[in-house]
Amino acid sequence: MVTSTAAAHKTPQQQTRVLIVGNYCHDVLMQKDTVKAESLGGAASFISNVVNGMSVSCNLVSKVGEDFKYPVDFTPIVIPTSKTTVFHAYFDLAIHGNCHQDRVLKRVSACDPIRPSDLPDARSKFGMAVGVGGEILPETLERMIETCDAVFVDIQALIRVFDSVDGTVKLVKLEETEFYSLLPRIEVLKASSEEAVFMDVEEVRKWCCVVVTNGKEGCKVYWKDGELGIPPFLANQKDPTGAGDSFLGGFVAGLVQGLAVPDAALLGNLFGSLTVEQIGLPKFDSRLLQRVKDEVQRRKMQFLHCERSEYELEFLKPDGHEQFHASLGAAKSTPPFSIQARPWTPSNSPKETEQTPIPHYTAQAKLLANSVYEEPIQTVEGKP
Ligand SMILES: Nc1ncnc2c1ncn2[C@@H]1O[C@H](COP(=O)(O)OP(=O)(O)OP(=O)(O)O)[C@@H](O)[C@H]1O
Ligand SMILES: O[C@H]1[C@H](O)[C@@H](O)[C@H](O)[C@@H](O)[C@H]1O
Repeated sequence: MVTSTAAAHKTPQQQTRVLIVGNYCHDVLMQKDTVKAESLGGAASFISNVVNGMSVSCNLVSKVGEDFKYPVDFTPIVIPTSKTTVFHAYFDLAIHGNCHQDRVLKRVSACDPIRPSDLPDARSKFGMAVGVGGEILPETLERMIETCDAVFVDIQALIRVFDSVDGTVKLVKLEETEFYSLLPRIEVLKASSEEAVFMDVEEVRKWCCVVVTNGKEGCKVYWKDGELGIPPFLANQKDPTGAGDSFLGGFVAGLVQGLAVPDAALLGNLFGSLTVEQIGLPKFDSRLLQRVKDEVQRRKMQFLHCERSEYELEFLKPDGHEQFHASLGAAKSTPPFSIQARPWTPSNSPKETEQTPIPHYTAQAKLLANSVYEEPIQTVEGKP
């Protein structure tokens, strides 16, 4: 757990606020065995998109091959002998019922793991271990724990294994992994409801805060002495990819700026809901971002009088939490920010041409068929 002594080595000004560790990847969305869209992927890309959008300073460590094809804000380490990690997501193979799965994921190629020596020596305030393809090693997580005041971990970085023949992603129990003994030294473990069944939440919450996201239902925060459900925001889901990543980006951006855990989780829910409304890496409207930043600022001002260590998480729901939810919801739904009212049809969907440049972070989801929205990827809408 973070204590004020853990941060004693450097003043906050000398620290990178957020260190994001995880490989960028190429995401390919499949439907009926045809490629429907291609996009920059990897939790690191979704998270940095949100953290940057919220104007929180961050640094990112990621590895790719020479075939990496997207412009990004943080230059990755290029490994000449390795290929970029590639995932194929099959939404039509999704399994519903008891063993709910919103998509079947296949890791088609895997870049090198990130090693402790790849991490910066300088301390960071928040470290985020957010691998997607098995690139976070136990020793890498341990090094992050040593050099960051608080470490946030996405369980997908810890419990994924990959079929040796076709790369299908399977999950193993957290307690069977080498990461298990490190849990008492991390601050927050985030899991989706599908992943949460691979850990004993009642056991893990004794050591660190556990956040379980649950699609359109929002999320639930568990800590040693309590738990709290955090309400969602309405969304018109087109592609669930990266919702959990954007959630984590919003959650950490909120905490960095001094919000209490329940308020930061609302910010997470907001960015999760904005992400499912777009295919691939979302582009956030700059006016919407400004409104969200203004709301966060206003919220912070309400608590200036509270005596709280910068490094302590505040779990209890602060007064005015519901009002904060309403204000963020209003920011999201106020025209012209909302994109949910605009139905995509073949006639208004963007047409790709040879001349169309792919601007930085704006059109990184490359639609390969104009009809992609005729069969919206909405078979996945009903999350548990
Ligand atoms: N259909 C939706 N409507 C509103 N909010 C949503 C929806 N889907 C996701 N969210 C928001 O995003 C958060 C994360 O979503 P989810 O639980 O689906 O994550 P995930 O399964 O980890 O996603 P991924 O693995 O694709 O990144 C949710 O807690 C919720 O706040
Ligand atoms: O880009 C996506 C995204 O980061 C998802 O959260 C992850 O589950 C996938 O593996 C990845 O391809």
